[in-house]
Amino acid sequence: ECTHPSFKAYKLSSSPLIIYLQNFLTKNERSHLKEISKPRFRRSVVASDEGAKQSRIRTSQSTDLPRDEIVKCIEQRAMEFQGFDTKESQLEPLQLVKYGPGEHYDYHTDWLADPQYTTSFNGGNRMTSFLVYVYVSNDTTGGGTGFPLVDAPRDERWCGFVECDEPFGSGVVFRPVEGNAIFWENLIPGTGRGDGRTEHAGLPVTSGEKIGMNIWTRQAGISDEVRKEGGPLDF
Ligand SMILES: O=C(O)CCC(=O)C(=O)O
Ligand SMILES: [Fe+2]
Repeated sequence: ECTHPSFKAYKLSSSPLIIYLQNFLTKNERSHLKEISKPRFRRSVVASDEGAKQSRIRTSQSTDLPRDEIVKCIEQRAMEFQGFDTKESQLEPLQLVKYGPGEHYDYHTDWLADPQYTTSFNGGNRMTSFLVYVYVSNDTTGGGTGFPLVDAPRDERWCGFVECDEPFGSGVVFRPVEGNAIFWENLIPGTGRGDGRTEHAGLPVTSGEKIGMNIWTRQAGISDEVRKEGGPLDF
């Protein structure tokens, strides 16, 4: 029942590892996610000393998802992409993020600097991220995903996926293309330390609507207690 689309993978950067995935979600999966998430969105939150809080840094709406068969199929795809040594228990609950006009997520890293969020109960830090474009309305402007510290690729075949009219040296801005995804490693290999070069932002949507999905994998399994409470984090 769970049949995977034949997505294509293009390496954009070796260090940090960034791989662009074309056609990672089917049309049917995209409309399903959009449908089941509709009544669930709430104002997004970010990490702070005192836990999750709303912030001008992140003005989108977020939600987790019920783990139905389609969601599990997407989880399985994200696991298999990372190879057989990454276990399902390392996966955080999938998270959707929705942006209307003017909404954005400022520059941040997905790895967490505060040790209270990277305990062994939480599975350590966030090892990998997928940012998947689930829905992008036809009238969307803005809403790219910017990695200012990553060198822009050169070949013009990238131009469907990244902005090619950015000034040289300003990093990479991925265009929001429905169904496609960015995969990257957050931690410096062999050290477990956060890689500052993975800093990125959800740039402001200037018109239209964008829905993204975060698929985050921890360094180790997330404890059942934490998972029972809905997973380690909602930011
Ligand atoms: O919406 C985007 O393009 C990026 C979102 C993001 O980086 C996040 O939610 O952690
Ligand atoms: Fe992020």
